[in-house]
Amino acid sequence: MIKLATEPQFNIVEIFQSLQGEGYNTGMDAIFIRFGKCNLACPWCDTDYLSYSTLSLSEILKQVEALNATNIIITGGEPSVVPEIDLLLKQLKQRGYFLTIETNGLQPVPSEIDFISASPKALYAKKYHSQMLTQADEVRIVVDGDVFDFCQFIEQHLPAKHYYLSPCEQITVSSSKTSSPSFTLLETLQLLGRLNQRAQGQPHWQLSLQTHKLLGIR
Ligand SMILES: C[S@@+](CC[C@H](N)C(=O)[O-])C[C@H]1O[C@@H](n2cnc3c(N)ncnc32)[C@H](O)[C@@H]1O
Ligand SMILES: Nc1nc2[nH]cc(C(=O)O)c2c(=O)[nH]1
Ligand code: SF4
Ligand SMILES: [Mg+2]
Repeated sequence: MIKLATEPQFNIVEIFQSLQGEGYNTGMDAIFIRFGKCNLACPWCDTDYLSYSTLSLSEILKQVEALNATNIIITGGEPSVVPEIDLLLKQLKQRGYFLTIETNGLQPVPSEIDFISASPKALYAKKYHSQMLTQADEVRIVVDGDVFDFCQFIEQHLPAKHYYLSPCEQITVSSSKTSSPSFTLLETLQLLGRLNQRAQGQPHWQLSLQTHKLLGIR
């Protein structure tokens, strides 16, 4: 393939097709484009976002078009900090894809995005300030401790249509293929109870599971 010298290049961990495993769009058939690098370093992060290769814009389009879905999930790593990502998103939009993004919500996201899934991180609560994302379609907070106060902070600063708590998958020492993932499910249910028993007028919180992990798919 002839590469134009000016063609934008992107750090890509993987491009694959699966079902959206989490949140409001659970079950949606989608192509995942996972970018390398992140502006946070969550200790329990389930993604090796530093193992990437560099692909040109046209190489990405070729891989995407070889798959068979009309929805694209832009993820990472942290896609909101990818330089020139808007050039790729414009090309995808022109081809008619519905674009959703998975973001930690520290930064605004490009205007080409149709649906924003924000997962702000309680561990980095102090980093959420005036520069942060100001609205989302859904918020999913990972329960890695008592995140009750952080949930209330996010309700006030990040208006969204849907609010979810997601159990944290614990990193286990054993990598045995037979062991199933372990999640903070009980803590998550207890927090849902506390959030949803507040006075009327507060957002209602729901459970979001990483259903792809329960199924053993990507
Ligand atoms: C790998 S992140 C990439 C996108 C973005 N950096 C973010 O954090 O939203 C994709 C999703 O996986 C979630 N996630 C990552 N590790 C997890 C874990 N151990 N347990 C539960 N959710 C996890 C994140 O909270 C986010 O919703
Ligand atoms: N099936 C599936 N659904 C997902 N939703 C968000 C994911 C992500 O890692 O961003 C993810 C993922 O890695 N797999
Ligand atoms: S912000 Fe997302 S990609 Fe980055 S370390 Fe945290 S979970 Fe992983
Ligand atoms: Mg994932």
